[in-house]
Amino acid sequence: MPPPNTAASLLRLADDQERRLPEDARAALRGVRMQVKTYISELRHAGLDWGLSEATLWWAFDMVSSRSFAATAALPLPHGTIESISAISSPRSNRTGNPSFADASDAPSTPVMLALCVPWACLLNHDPSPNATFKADLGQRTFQVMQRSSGFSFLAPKPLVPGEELCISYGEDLDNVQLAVKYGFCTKGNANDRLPMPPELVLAARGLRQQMLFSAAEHVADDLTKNPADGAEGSLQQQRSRVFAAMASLLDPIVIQKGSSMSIDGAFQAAGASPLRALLAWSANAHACSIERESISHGDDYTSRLASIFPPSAQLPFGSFCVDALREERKFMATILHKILKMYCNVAALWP
Ligand SMILES: C[S@@+](CC[C@H](N)C(=O)[O-])C[C@H]1O[C@@H](n2cnc3c(N)ncnc32)[C@H](O)[C@@H]1O
Repeated sequence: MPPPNTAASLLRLADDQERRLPEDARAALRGVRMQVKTYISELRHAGLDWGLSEATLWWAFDMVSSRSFAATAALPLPHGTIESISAISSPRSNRTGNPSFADASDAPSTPVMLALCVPWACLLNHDPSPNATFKADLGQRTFQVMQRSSGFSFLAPKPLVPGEELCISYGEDLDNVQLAVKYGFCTKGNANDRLPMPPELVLAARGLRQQMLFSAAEHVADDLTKNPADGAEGSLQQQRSRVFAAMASLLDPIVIQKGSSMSIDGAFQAAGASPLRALLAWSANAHACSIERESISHGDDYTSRLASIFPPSAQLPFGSFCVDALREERKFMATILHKILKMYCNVAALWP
């Protein structure tokens, strides 16, 4: 396990870096921090904190949370129970994504969420298209990692190339905010990502005609795969995921609070209350935010990647790499969304 001065998540992100996080990520981070504070005070109250310092308890939470596997089980476990478990991850509704810990005082039939620590399996990195999967048998106390069947062929697993890294999925529905807050990294072209919108734009987006929107998104996806834009490296599949994730921001929006810095009240009014113009103004504004950072590549360890990009002497505030990667992904999505909206205008012959 990494020593106590390291961290996996954004839990202990410095204040100046936290201010640079997108607003919804800050809110998610606040949620996790509140949860950790509650856990720590409960531990102290129950005298189970072993006299450890506040900083050590935060580090311990960080390590367990980012390295454990979550399983639900009814206590006591029947002999031989096989549980399907999730890699460390969280339900989508819970943006904090932290498993609660088994409480022995729970009634025997009440399902509880267990945090399983599996020392070697906690070395497995996340891949949105993983080549490995896992299964736990809580009754037998076994945990198996298996090669994942490829494509439609369940009988013919994809052969592993010697030396190929085994990766699992930490959760198929995790967006970049959840990944960043909980694990300290995010992935390019995350199909679960959404751009959060102020409520007045959600209304504007509802007025768009879905068929024309899909058609515009198809045009942009074709265009992007033929002429990749700056920062668009990645597989064709990743490019398409980004386009449709950007579009899904309009159809399945994350609504941010009114009055936040992302609200475009002014732009909306200046745009003469035309919903489409307001959406265009907002997406242009969102992708104009400046990012000057090396792009993130998945697969290797966050800490060692940091060390390879920045010389050891560089005093890089913890988490800044992830904050930048998250902002860069958001910026790229906003750029794509802007293209989709412009294409929509062409399709609908509405744009002057
Ligand atoms: C369960 S551990 C995986 C093992 C870890 N790489 C190690 O060396 O100990 C989770 C941590 O691994 C890193 N990680 C896992 N998947 C990653 C990915 N796809 N890209 C970047 N970092 C990743 C993150 O630092 C995350 O908090």
